[in-house]
Amino acid sequence: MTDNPSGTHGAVLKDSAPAEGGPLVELRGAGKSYGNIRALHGVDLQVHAGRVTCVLGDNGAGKSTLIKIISGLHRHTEGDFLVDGRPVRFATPREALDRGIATVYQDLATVPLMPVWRNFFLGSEMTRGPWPVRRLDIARMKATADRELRNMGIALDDLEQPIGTLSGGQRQCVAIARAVYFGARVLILDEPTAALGVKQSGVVLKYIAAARDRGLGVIFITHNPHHAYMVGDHFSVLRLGTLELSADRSEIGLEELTNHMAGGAELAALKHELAQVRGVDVEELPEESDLTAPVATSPEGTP
Ligand SMILES: Nc1ncnc2c1ncn2[C@@H]1O[C@H](COP(=O)(O)OP(=O)(O)OP(=O)(O)O)[C@@H](O)[C@H]1O
Repeated sequence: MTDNPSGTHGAVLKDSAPAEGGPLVELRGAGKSYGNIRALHGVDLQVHAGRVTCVLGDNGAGKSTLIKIISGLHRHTEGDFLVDGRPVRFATPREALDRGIATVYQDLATVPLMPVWRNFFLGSEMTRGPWPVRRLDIARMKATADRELRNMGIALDDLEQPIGTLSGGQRQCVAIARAVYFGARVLILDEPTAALGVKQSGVVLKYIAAARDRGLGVIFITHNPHHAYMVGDHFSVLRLGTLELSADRSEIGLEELTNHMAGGAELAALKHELAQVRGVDVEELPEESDLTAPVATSPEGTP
């Protein structure tokens, strides 16, 4: 954080200094049940400063539930949740934010018709002058938004343009820069590349790396092992609410991660079905990680 921003997002508790080298956020055997439904069970997760922890999983794996616990929307019902080494149980997202845990949701909470700079400060506006003649400090907000976006390497031609006119990727980048400016130490990104094309995804991944390089602990939720592997330092794969894999980058390659994500056995079954549909031998199909690739055909075009 470069300034001391006034407003609701700036506060980071004074007692929130992490133990030297310890995780900023940690789940130990954590879980969550919604009534009879056990959405998450026995999950261990550590988030360190300057590292990207990727949480992967298929639909219903428990990713949203995990985010909601860490961001203060839901309380865990089993295990421990620690921030800076101390057990916590947030009552509201505000409490998580006060501890420097910021969440950027896929459906960004922006006002599309408002300028970029205005959205940057939404809910945390800078003001000048004493009450009752206090006014919005527009010049300072514009200059600060401009500087902060540039600091993150985000080049926008015109901060006056409505944020709704930016691409989805650009909006994600603005949200990341905003969280960094308002003092986030832990940044949770909820599927930031899910709705984006290849190029825009690349841009967002670049700013995830930029946030990591600024010392934030990043939790990157994604379905996409390729995106995860481009920036991830650690990979946690959830399946049906439990942790199926937890591995550092040095311990796992992209192909193995993809297999875990897709479920090796399920893919093998799919491959057999696909071979039947195409009327070819299973061995003629490409590797598990690339079932969409065309099958090699003879020069005449007959399989
Ligand atoms: N409020 C709720 N009440 C009851 N069950 C819930 C609730 N929220 C989630 N669940 C259940 O918990 C399980 C995990 O859901 P969750 O939304 O955390 O998964 P997810 O990995 O985020 O999935 P997706 O990628 O589809 O969003 C699912 O079986 C889901 O139906």
